[in-house]
Amino acid sequence: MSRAEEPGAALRSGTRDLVLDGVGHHYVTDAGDVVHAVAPTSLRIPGGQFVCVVGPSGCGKTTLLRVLAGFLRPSAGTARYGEEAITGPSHHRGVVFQQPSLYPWLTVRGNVELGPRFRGVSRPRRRERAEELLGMVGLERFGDAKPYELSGGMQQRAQIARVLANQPEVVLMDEPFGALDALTRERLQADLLRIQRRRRQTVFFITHSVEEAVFLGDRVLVMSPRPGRVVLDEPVDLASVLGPDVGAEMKSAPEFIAIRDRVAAAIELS
Ligand SMILES: Nc1ncnc2c1ncn2[C@@H]1O[C@H](COP(=O)(O)OP(=O)(O)OP(=O)(O)O)[C@@H](O)[C@H]1O
Repeated sequence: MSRAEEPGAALRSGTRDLVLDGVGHHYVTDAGDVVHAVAPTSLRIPGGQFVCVVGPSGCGKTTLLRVLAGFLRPSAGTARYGEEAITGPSHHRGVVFQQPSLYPWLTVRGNVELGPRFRGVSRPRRRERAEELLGMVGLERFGDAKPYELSGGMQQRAQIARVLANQPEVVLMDEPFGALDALTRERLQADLLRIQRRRRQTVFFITHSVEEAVFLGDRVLVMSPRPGRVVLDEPVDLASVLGPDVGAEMKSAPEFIAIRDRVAAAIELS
């Protein structure tokens, strides 16, 4: 039995820490200019933690995400997943982009099944997993639809299901809800929290919304303008204050507002 087919594998969580050890990066443009994107940064993200990253446009958030994904070798320092140096992409680390990247010629179910299919997961097993995930993101009735038949929010849900079908231990999300209307965004935030609480993946989530960061994160990192460095590392433990089942109503709690204002002030001052 392959690892992907172990019983209970669907509930496997992010157990290893993500580590940045002095990671910095500069780009060299086609014109030969050097752009210092990220100042040397050291950070440890414990397995299972939901970390949100906010900061001004161009401060290097996506650069850090690309390093963690293994898409980009940093010009300084090392990134590790547990003891393993990150030197390239891995199915342990799934990436969700702002714009859904679905194959238009496949059905929604076909898109969700694709990763497991390439990794040799048996047809019944991958079908079962796809159905479970489509149910989890509220698309159980749309498995046979083509991506273009779905709304933007539904496509983003399908993308999340497609990434989760690979059972990543880490999910790297680059403004995944940035292009969605407010209502859809709130629904997807709630969906994502529910899924992450169940599966306990490690999540690295970039957003421009301070409110979204404080709502979703166990921890919020604020980055300074370029070259980006972490200027605030704010723990968020509202569940212990407001109760584990608190939903969107937490956004009007004084404890939530206090953290939100602290994060917003750090962005202003940075
Ligand atoms: N391939 C590249 N070549 C040159 N410069 C780049 C390249 N990619 C990014 N940059 C520059 O590096 C800096 C950091 O970019 P990055 O995309 O990491 O920022 P960001 O914080 O994610 O921005 P945003 O919030 O606007 O998405 C920016 O000034 C950007 O212009």
